[in-house]
Amino acid sequence: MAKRIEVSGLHAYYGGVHAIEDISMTVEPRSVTAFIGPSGCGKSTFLRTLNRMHEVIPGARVEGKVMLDEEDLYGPSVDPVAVRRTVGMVFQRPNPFPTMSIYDNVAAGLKLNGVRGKARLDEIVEESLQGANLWNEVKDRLGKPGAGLSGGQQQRLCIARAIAVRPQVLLMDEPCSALDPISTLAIEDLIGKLKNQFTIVIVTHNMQQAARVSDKTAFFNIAGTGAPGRLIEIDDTSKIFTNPEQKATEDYITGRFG
Ligand SMILES: Nc1ncnc2c1ncn2[C@@H]1O[C@H](COP(=O)(O)OP(=O)(O)OP(=O)(O)O)[C@@H](O)[C@H]1O
Repeated sequence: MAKRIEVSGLHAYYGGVHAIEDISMTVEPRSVTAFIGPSGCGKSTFLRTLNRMHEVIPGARVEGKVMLDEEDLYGPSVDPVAVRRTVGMVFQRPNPFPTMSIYDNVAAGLKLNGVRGKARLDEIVEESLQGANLWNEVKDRLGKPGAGLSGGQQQRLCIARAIAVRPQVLLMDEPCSALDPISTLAIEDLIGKLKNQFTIVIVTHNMQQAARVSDKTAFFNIAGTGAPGRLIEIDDTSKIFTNPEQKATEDYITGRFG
């Protein structure tokens, strides 16, 4: 079940460094939202506040509110580990568990969540690998190490691992930046398919990619070195790329800076 994300007045800090300032936005369920903006404007930091991974860094903290439908992710009784199960994440570099087989990479999270029984595990592993468009390529070598796959296959394995535990939101931090163009297209196709089930947020430096895969685009910027990143505007992707409200957005997407 995809959920709506509603962020209000969000600030994030690394110790004394104010990394992002006063961000508010809504991300609709079953849609893809792309975060774009120059390096250091806080896209990844903001992404990590959406599943409580920011605070894993010593000294890092968050102010403000993130609602997932009715649930306040920073509420006092909320378990951050449970949040990370509900809000899955795929990273820039494919990071399958290196010593585990393809099968176990996908099954590991399920086992942790208490899913038992070989038949049930087999079923979800197949379903997740199908969902990640990887099944046909690996079905005859499920017992082989995940690390033996190509980069693009490894990234799809990581997506299969993320969707196996049935998250409601999928966060992707530059998921294609380490991949060749063919693997990139495979992941982009997959994102188009996954959005029927999940709420997806993707950080990307590739503006064509944002234009290809997302329904909404959010542009972030910084006023200068050391200043916190801010959300400049979020709108329909077609509008951001043809007729943005803010001059800074236009300058960025037309390549005048960044
Ligand atoms: N672990 C950290 N400790 C201290 N400061 C950090 C840490 N990670 C990021 N920052 C700072 O927070 C700010 C935002 O960084 P962040 O990585 O979120 O930006 P970004 O827009 O994702 O950049 P990029 O596009 O280069 O990945 C930067 O000034 C960065 O130096």
